[in-house]
Amino acid sequence: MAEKSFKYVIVGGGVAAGYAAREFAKQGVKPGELAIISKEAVAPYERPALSKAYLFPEGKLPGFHVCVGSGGERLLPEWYAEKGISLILSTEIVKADLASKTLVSSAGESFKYQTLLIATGSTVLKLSDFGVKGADSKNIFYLREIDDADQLVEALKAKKNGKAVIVGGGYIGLELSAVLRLNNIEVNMVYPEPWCMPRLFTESIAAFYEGYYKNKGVNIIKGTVAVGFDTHPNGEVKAVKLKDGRVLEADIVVVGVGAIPLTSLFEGQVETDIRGIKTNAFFKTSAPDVYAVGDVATFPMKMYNDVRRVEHVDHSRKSAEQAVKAIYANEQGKSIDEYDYLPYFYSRAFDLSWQFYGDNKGETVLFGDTDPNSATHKFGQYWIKDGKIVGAFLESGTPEENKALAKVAKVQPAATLDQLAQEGIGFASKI
Ligand SMILES: NC(=O)c1ccc[n+]([C@@H]2O[C@H](COP(=O)([O-])OP(=O)(O)OC[C@H]3O[C@@H](n4cnc5c(N)ncnc54)[C@H](O)[C@@H]3O)[C@@H](O)[C@H]2O)c1
Repeated sequence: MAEKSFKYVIVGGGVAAGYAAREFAKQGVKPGELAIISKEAVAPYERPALSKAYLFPEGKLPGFHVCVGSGGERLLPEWYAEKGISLILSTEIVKADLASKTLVSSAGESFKYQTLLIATGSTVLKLSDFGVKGADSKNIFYLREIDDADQLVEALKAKKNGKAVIVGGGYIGLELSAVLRLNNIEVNMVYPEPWCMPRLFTESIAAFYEGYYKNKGVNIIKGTVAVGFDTHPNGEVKAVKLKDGRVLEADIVVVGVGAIPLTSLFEGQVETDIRGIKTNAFFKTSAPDVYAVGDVATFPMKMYNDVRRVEHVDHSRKSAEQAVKAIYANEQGKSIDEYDYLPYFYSRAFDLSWQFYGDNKGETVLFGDTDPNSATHKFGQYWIKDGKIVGAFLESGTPEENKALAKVAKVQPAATLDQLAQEGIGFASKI
């Protein structure tokens, strides 16, 4: 089969690929030089909406476009065509040979590159990965790609006023429980930990969200896991069996039990670290002319003198931009600043919205109103290490307060509570 050759190839077609393409265009990529190879059938798009406003069959998300960017700068397929960037869609790369700089697709096509950007992202963990049998029934949903969201929307239309079991208490669990509840679905949410989102929330923060969700009619079942299913004769799940013996009726099951980075194509060919592809502060891997960004990349977190891997859209965008800048700087014999990333995570559910900057390590100081029954729902938390604030969380912040939050968590130099009070940074005074 014919071989295609490009100066630059991005493998993977998620958010990182889209923002990398945008940066390539800014740096002056010439027509014909760049290709994105993606197994998805559509151009890179913003995933965050998929677990939120996209999931209303009545169309509560007017103006959603399958693209990255927004407003005047939408990277729709015609944008790639105008720039002469090849979007090679519905194409799965099944073999990568970094020594000969060749990628091979499942259809046997070969792609040669001079410089490769790995943006393969993550894939969801399935209940079958935990040894649960029958976890591939057609009314069990996972959410990663737009096709998954479309299937869930169809199920919401078909199972109006039905019952759902949400398995998992992380991002997907919390966002999907809210969306399904707002779709008038009866929701049971099940997770093994003593409180939700334990990788970020402290028990106090989680207590607010659990109380709030309960008030909205979400039934939370903690400390247990799904171990099996009862099914209808047509193979659809009718109930979820829990380890503690309970059986929960379900028309829809949504599973959000984590994700794993897609690194296997490159196994043995690049150095790895904490389950990702090891990169430096410019997202360069150990292989010649190969960069890796987004969920798959581990990178030195200068701020914390540590190595991290981050599964969040903000880092996908920023790491992609950094890598492309580094590729051009390298070609031009120039240097650029090291990646100096302040972790940023956010989520929205019901009429709540939180933001978090920094690191959730150290002593905690909670402020504001954490009573889920009160009218304000405005509270926050600092994480303090060696007397300095290293992490800052805020629920229901105004745009100005959210901006101040980033400033609080910037640890070089980190602020102390006294300094914040002196600078008059709003919510510090509420402690
Ligand atoms: N707002 C956001 O940033 C956002 C929104 C949606 C998805 N995402 C990303 O999507 C990916 C997947 O999200 P996720 O929610 O699946 O992962 P997650 O890591 O946020 O949460 C996984 C959760 O799975 C649960 N779990 C683990 N084993 C289980 C088991 N055997 N049975 C039941 N529950 C179990 C736990 O409650 C755990 O908290 C992540 O990378 C996440 O960062 C991010």
